[in-house]
Amino acid sequence: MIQKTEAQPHLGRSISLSDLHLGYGGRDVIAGLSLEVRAGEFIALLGQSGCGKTTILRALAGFVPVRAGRISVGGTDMSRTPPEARGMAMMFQSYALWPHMSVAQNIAYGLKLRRRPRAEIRARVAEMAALVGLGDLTARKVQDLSGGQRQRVALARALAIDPPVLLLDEPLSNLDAGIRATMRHEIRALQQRLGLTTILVTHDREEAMSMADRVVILEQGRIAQAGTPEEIYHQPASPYVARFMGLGNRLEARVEQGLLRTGNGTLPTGGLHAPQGTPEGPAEILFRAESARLGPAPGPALALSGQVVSAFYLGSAYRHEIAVGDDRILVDAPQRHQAGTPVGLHVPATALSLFPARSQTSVTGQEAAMAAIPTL
Ligand SMILES: Nc1ncnc2c1ncn2[C@@H]1O[C@H](COP(=O)(O)OP(=O)(O)OP(=O)(O)O)[C@@H](O)[C@H]1O
Repeated sequence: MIQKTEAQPHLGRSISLSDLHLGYGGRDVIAGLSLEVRAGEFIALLGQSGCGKTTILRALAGFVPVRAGRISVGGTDMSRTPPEARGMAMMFQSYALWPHMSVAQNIAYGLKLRRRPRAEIRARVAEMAALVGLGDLTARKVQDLSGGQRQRVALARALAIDPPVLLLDEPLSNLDAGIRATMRHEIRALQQRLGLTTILVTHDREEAMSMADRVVILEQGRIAQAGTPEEIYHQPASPYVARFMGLGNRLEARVEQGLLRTGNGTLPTGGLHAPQGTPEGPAEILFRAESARLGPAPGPALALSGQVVSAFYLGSAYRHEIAVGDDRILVDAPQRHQAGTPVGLHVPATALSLFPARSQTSVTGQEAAMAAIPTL
């Protein structure tokens, strides 16, 4: 457990990214990204592999040059400031610890580089080790620690330099599920207590939602949506965000005079989430497997009929693949329904997101299944 110590809260600095262009060789990976981060705010950058999350983080730390645009921290332009003068701490997926050095030596590393006096380093190491719950292990070599303990050393080393900004690059992905959940909670608690401005890069939506004040979803180097975890989860701004947030079921639809028609069901469009307006004509609807029901649903709902194709056990429910005409959708239910069983299913209107039809390739069954499976 991370300990409560006398560490004084100090407010982190605000960060302003304006019209930022970053890239490698002849290619811009980030082309015109703007984002305002409040002092003390925790932001999660979430997106598919290769969308540019780490590039943004490395540019903030000063390891990737800014091609155009600006990075300001606390109102000061840092776009051309060398990494060591930015005062930012970065924690990597690999932790980048020195295995043959002790816990204390690793925590002291950044302070030594900054040529702080010996007595100050000793006191700071003790304070940081206690802060992350490693007060008894300062003499132990890092190679003799568990994964979770190494992660704490990396956190203590990052915090030791008293950074106004903490950058976290997938810091929990090497930990097993149980300790990952604990560390999420502990890092968040520590960040709030110290008032650190924090940017987390992750591809795990549950991690992003459970830790951050605001989640920024990136799509090919651009912001697809930025909002609170609740906004992103319940009000996705585009089909990309919807699918990324687990609305893995997609059905083609038509809207005619305020009525949605899809598969073999119809529903007034009134209560639907339609962030791009209610289109007349071809449309698509998206929803989660866990928000559909085999059987009746309270309130207005899209009623569909289909046949069970297969079912598999998730622990919390049975996930069923249902054939609705030529479409395949996934629906959770508390009991298993056998393959071949005809079923009536309902999707509450409030669980449906409606978008104008797009020209992109449609989601394959496998993609839908992957997107719809919750992070367990
Ligand atoms: N040093 C580099 N030289 C050239 N291209 C690079 C370099 N680093 C990253 N890229 C490319 O830039 C793009 C964005 O990479 P980045 O690491 O920022 O993505 P990411 O969203 O963090 O991905 P992941 O989740 O897989 O870590 C990718 O296409 C990647 O191949």
